[in-house]
Amino acid sequence: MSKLFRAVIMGPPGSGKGTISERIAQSFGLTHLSSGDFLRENIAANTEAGVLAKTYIEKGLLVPDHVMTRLVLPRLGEMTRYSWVLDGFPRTLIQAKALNSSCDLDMVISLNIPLETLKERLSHRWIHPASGRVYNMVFNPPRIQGVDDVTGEPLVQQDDDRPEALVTRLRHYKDVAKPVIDLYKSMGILHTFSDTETDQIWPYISSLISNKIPTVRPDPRCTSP
Ligand SMILES: Nc1ncnc2c1ncn2[C@@H]1O[C@H](COP(=O)(O)OP(=O)(O)OP(=O)(O)O)[C@@H](O)[C@H]1O
Ligand SMILES: Nc1nc2c(ncn2[C@H]2C[C@H](O)[C@@H](COP(=O)(O)OP(=O)(O)O)O2)c(=O)[nH]1
Repeated sequence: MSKLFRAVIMGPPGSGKGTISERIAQSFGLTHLSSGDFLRENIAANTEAGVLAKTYIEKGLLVPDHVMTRLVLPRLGEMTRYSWVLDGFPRTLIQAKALNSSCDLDMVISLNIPLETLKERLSHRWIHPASGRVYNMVFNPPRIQGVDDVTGEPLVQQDDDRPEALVTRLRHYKDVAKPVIDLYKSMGILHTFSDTETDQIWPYISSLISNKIPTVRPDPRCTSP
């Protein structure tokens, strides 16, 4: 790769950030960085930030900005020689400004998915809590029902993914994300994708990234659904 490439992916819960980030990572050889994974690692390791973050996550709240920036920015600092796609951060304007002052982003991908689609998807989402691996009982089911492919441990459904909880989460996402989206729009790096299916959106994202990093050929095995 001739030049480093840095992208952020934004979207409401269930919009496909994790799924699309993984495809980007596999197709273009980028590293997928996820704020949720950073948090889970810190919680598992009982770090000071992890212990604090857990109290917020358990209540369904966002982790405070100063905790998140202190957690995420040093990790990005370790990635100066790598291209990456960042999923789950920034979520607030304060986080976005902190990110801007620590690195130059090439692209922000914003996923705009209808509410009914999000509700449907999340009702089928099961996760492996220890690793954060995400399954969908319809779209990408585990090999054995109810069980994580890698560890064989049981999968769980998050309370947050219930349709009643989703409407509140979505409203909250929109309020908090709007100024972040406006900021990236004003910087001229925002690309918004609207559809009900990841497989429909993916070719557009793939060709957009190919144009930005023409020396990297997408892996053909990952471009078709
Ligand atoms: N950038 C962030 N700022 C504040 N809190 C965050 C941030 N990223 C993650 N969190 C906290 O960690 C929790 C888990 O994050 P993660 O992104 O894995 O899942 P999520 O919120 O269920 O999102 P989604 O449903 O969009 O995948 C969030 O609910 C939130 O409490
Ligand atoms: N039916 C269907 N399900 C999809 C599609 N894209 C992703 N999914 C699934 C995978 C997950 O179970 C769920 C949410 O996706 P995700 O990648 O975890 O989203 P996000 O919360 O990281 O934004 O929806 C899709 O295009 N169709």
